[in-house]
Amino acid sequence: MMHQPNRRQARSDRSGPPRRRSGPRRPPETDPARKAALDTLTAVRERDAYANLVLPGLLRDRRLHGRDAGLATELTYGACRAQGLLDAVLQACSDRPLSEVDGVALDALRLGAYQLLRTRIPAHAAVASTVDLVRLELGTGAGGFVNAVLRRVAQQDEEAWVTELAPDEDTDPVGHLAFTHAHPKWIAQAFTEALATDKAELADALAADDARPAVHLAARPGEVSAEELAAITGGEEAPYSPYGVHLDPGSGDPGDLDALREGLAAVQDEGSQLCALALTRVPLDGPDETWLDLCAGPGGKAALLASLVSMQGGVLDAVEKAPHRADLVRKATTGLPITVHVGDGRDSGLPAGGYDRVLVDAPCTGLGALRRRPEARWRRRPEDLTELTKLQRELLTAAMSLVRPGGIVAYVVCSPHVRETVSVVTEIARRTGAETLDTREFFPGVPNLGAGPSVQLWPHRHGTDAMFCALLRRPAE
Ligand SMILES: C[S@@+](CC[C@H](N)C(=O)[O-])C[C@H]1O[C@@H](n2cnc3c(N)ncnc32)[C@H](O)[C@@H]1O
Repeated sequence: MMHQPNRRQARSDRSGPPRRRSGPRRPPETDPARKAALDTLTAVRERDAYANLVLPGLLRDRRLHGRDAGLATELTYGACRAQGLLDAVLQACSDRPLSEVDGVALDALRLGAYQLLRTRIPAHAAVASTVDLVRLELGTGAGGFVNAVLRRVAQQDEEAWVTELAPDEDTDPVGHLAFTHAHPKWIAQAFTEALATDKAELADALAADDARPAVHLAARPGEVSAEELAAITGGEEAPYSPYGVHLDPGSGDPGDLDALREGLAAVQDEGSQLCALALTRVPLDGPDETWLDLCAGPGGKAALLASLVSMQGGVLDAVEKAPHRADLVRKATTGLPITVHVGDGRDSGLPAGGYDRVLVDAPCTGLGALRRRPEARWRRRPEDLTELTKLQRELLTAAMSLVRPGGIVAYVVCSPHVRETVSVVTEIARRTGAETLDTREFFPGVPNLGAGPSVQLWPHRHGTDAMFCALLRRPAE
């Protein structure tokens, strides 16, 4: 059984772990699940690795399944997501600045603190298992330090620590909510600006962003229906995408599903499906058979677009700058009418005015998919926006010249940050004279889409990633 997060619930064993009796020290015990979690956190910290790429490999190599795999996953992703909150508590409990603590000991402290504050694992087990890990990795001295810090962490629950350490709710409401839901303040601030509603909705948005998401599948059009895919996989048909299926969080590795191995479906957030579909739904005068995906890797949207364009006898061109990601596009679209070009979308050499529909799924901060990338919220920096928004403006400008007069461009990012969403679209529409469409019309059945004309999806409103989509038409000449 998986240990579920236990937020806001006071621990019943709050008295803390029992003190070690005097006498011979027992030898430390190895715990393969916690060791896999520790090694993943170390890879994330030392090599900027992605937890959701490292951990599955470790679980496979070490043959961890079932309960052990579940525990390792919960602890790794949980400790990554909550890192800022955990560090604030650990700092309050440590005589040394955390910056001076050995890296592996810090990883172990985060794992221990996560277990103490956000799971039902008994305090004595959380502390003892963490101290054992550290004794095995770093020796007895480091084990003593970790033991002392975690004992202090265990003296109160998460709610009490938040009350003690969070910024004041009245003078810094965004900082308070950011701390409470373990988000950096600049990200909470960006959500506030994009939502433009009240504090209560910001709290919902941050809480949904902190929860474990369902896996979404996209049925390949023409191969299998969503209804059939749901029946084969044991999932449920998605509420908005006609190709979408939702699996339960924790329903195992979707890569093991036959439907995915056989190319009948792919893992793809429902919001991504809706954005790609919106591009295809806008009525066009004239031909409609040559489409372009300007930032295609790893190929999720390209696969959907290529399937749909092939059903009307058309073809898709795809551009991707990174050669290994272009290979992923080829793999994702096997058997479909697509040509993959390795190149820079800003200067692709493809024919100007040569496309009826163009997708610009631009590189972005990814602030809209933080649920799916556990460490990303602590790695991204506001400074990243300057370079990314420049690239986004350049790619959208290129798309406006690649689409034919009267043709449609979809500008999509997986972010709600207004600097990479509305600001980019407004500026490029003004500069190129593009017509901004009411994008909400092309998300049929999706509620709560705000004032338009662009669409911002949200985990707490729609159960999707926070995808942004704007549809632009190049004026007819
Ligand atoms: C958000 S991802 C696209 C996701 C993809 N559309 C999908 O649904 O699977 C952005 C992609 O753009 C690529 N990229 C970055 N700079 C680029 C450029 N100048 N031209 C073309 N592709 C670029 C990145 O390597 C990355 O694969």
